[in-house]
Amino acid sequence: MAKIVFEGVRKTFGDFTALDGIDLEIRSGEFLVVVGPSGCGKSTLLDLLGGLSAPTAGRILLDGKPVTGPGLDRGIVFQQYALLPWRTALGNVEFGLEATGVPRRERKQRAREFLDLVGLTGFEDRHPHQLSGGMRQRVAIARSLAYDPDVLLMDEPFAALDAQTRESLQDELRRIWQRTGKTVVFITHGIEEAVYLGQRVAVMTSRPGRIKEIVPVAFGERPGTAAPGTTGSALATGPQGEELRSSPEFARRRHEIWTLLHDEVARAQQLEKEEASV
Ligand SMILES: Nc1ncnc2c1ncn2[C@@H]1O[C@H](COP(=O)(O)OP(=O)(O)OP(=O)(O)O)[C@@H](O)[C@H]1O
Repeated sequence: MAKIVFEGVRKTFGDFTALDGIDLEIRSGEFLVVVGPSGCGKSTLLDLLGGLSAPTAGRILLDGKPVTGPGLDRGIVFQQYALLPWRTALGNVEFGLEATGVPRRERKQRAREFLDLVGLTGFEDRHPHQLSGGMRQRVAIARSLAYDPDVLLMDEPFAALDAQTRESLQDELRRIWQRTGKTVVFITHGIEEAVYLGQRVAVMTSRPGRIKEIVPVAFGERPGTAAPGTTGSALATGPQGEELRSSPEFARRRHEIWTLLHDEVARAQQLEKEEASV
């Protein structure tokens, strides 16, 4: 059974249709990346899945049950860190556990483990203003992972970071995903990021947002979780980092997604021009 199912999902704001006819199935443990032109409804899609808003039509199923609101089965990481400034790194991760009823001592222990997982051992007692942007985002990721949600929803989590920090966090996330088996839905503007991280990349159309095409990518699989349609070297746990990014197969996938996206961006710009001239 699919972990997540979108069935004929539409979302309107007044008479503006942000999303229409979204049908999408995401397998348990899959890493799905969503790309699309600016304003095509990517965040709206994630908000619906997070239960932060409700579809106007259609439904979203999680483990076969309709999503009716937020829940601890889904962790959300946004572009902005959303950390509590008065709490330490450890305190911020513990905060994520307070709602789950984990006893205090166990909370502390678990928060330490997750800070370690994201490479922040030694920084437990720092406050957010004493941490770099990349470190703050690591804390946010640790916080979302600590209460062990099945699904991780990530809305451009690395967009505000410099290129080097972004690449190292991409590697960390890949490693965490491979290790924990979470289902990840990840939104980005970055084609390279999408190809590097995703098993499949869903490309959206501009206004109203629909799924235009789903491209199987899958570099660096977890064993036994290959996306349908994936072949050859893409199945190997294979190269990472720069070696992978500079491989011909990576370039081919990046170009494929770039072409799909380029057409949509051009269409969105044309629509904007037409509206402005009315
Ligand atoms: N609460 C709201 N009320 C009215 N319109 C909204 C609301 N939320 C989003 N929209 C509109 O819906 C469309 C989709 O927005 P959304 O933020 O989901 O796009 P996006 O693809 O995430 O954009 P970006 O890539 O720029 O972050 C946009 O045109 C936006 O203005």
